Amino acid sequence: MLICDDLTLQRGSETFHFSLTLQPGELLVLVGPSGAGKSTLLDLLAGFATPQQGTLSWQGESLLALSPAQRPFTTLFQSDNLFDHLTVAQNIGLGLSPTLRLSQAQRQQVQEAAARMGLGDRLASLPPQLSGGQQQRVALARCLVRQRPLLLLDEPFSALDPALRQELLREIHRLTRVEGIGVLLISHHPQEARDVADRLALLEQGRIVFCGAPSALDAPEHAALRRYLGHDAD
Ligand SMILES: Nc1ncnc2c1ncn2[C@@H]1O[C@H](COP(=O)(O)OP(=O)(O)OP(=O)(O)O)[C@@H](O)[C@H]1O
Repeated sequence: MLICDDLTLQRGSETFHFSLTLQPGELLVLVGPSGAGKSTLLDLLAGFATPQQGTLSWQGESLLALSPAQRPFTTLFQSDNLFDHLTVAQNIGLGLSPTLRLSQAQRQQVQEAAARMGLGDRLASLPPQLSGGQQQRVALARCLVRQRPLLLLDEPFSALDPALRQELLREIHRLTRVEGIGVLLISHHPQEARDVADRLALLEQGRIVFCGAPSALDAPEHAALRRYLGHDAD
């Protein structure tokens, strides 16, 4: 299990305090108003920001002294995930080796990851020849070949249309169930994520102020959830 306990960061005049857990195979959706600290939380987990206090551990081992590359996460951002001049196979292969000198076994891994993402016949294509949804699938396939147990997704589907977002969300859900990958997904579309999420966490002003069943979105009683969803607006 991933355990983050009072991970604290002072950034400018703002202070962030985060506590959360994530189980292998669990899909936790993170929502909150712009500026609440969602990306900052991912930065702290992945090791791109250094906390002033608190603890962070995975399967009982502290992660705080580890570099981002040594941590059990793969991170996928909203856009700019692919190199347009490299083929799909090469873009996926970068997850295994930055020099793209791949062994036969690694080339096999690339093909398998592409096939799992429905890209088996697009290995020689360049990203600009693919749809936006297919491009994000390539980026996901690159995450898969890294074989890390935890996936951090910073709104990777927000530029896509709703039907494609749904399709990729279902894909992520399948990864948690079939591969046992723990996923932390930032979303600006909580209702869309509702059906696939195991838990929902709401951030407000640098803290997780609600964490519970996604069905809480249906008839929110928690004041912060009501604020976030605009239920108390005139
Ligand atoms: N590298 C940084 N240095 C200083 N302040 C930062 C840095 N990155 C983010 N911030 C500030 O931290 C706060 C939280 O930003 P963050 O990007 O984590 O929010 P967010 O919830 O992900 O927002 P959004 O939904 O708009 O992406 C903001 O006020 C932002 O200006």
